[in-house]
Amino acid sequence: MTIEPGGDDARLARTLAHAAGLALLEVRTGSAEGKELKDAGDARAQEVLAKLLAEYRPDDAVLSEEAADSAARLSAERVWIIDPLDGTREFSERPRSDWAVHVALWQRGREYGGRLTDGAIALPARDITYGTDDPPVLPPRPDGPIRLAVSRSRPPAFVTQVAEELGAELVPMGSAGVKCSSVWTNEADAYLHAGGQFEWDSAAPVAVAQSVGLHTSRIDGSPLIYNRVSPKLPDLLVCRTEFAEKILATVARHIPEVITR
Ligand SMILES: Nc1ncnc2c1ncn2[C@@H]1O[C@H](COP(=O)(O)O)[C@@H](OP(=O)(O)O)[C@H]1O
Ligand SMILES: [Mg+2]
Repeated sequence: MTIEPGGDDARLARTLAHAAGLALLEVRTGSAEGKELKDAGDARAQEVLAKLLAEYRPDDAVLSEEAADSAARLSAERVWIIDPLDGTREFSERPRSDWAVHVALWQRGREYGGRLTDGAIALPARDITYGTDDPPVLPPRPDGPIRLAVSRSRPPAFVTQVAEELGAELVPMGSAGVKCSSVWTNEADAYLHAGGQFEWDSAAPVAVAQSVGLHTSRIDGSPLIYNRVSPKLPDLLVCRTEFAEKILATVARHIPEVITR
């Protein structure tokens, strides 16, 4: 692996996500099962990402699902927001492939205004990495009802109702990164989630989705804001732009039931 120390952040995000993904595939070839396998995956991917970030971006802050949070990120100019293993449950259920590595960069500066600027999602079991360095191209969708990607293990209760009102089909799968990518791979038109999540679950998927030109927002239509004091970011909508208004209007009728800030 070659990384240019001063090189492009988007390319670095891709390289890091890919490297952690290879380490996770190796962990998965072992004999561990269940919780032991989940823990081994979380720890190994965190180790790989932390080491590479310390080596290539030593001055940057990091917010990771698998490391203690530090107040330093709140005044930092640059914060890497990482989920070393998203879809941990699916990772432990061989041979499922709906799990991912998320690497995103948030930048404060006047130029950026505090937003995600770069990101990559590795889907190691599918041998593919999506990144803002080479944004995926959104293909035309097939005719038919709206397809809503939702959590396979924790689908928000209101989503069934929303799907019914939209005449939509539910497409359950693991991992926020995999669900976002299902929009540009044309397996779904939207990813809708509520009821709990953290910044690391959605940062890299949202960065890549934005580079594709997709709609990204909270479910009340407000912007997704990262590097806040609390890393909780409990809901989101990522979708083809043509469906945003319709989905948001339908979801709005259910917001009092589901919103958690
Ligand atoms: N209600 C909830 N509260 C907290 N986190 C949630 C959640 N629903 C989903 N998530 C997190 O969002 C990610 C994608 O979930 P899902 O696969 O169910 O869609 C998972 O991350 P991890 O696998 O990194 O823990 C999961 O833990
Ligand atoms: Mg996650």
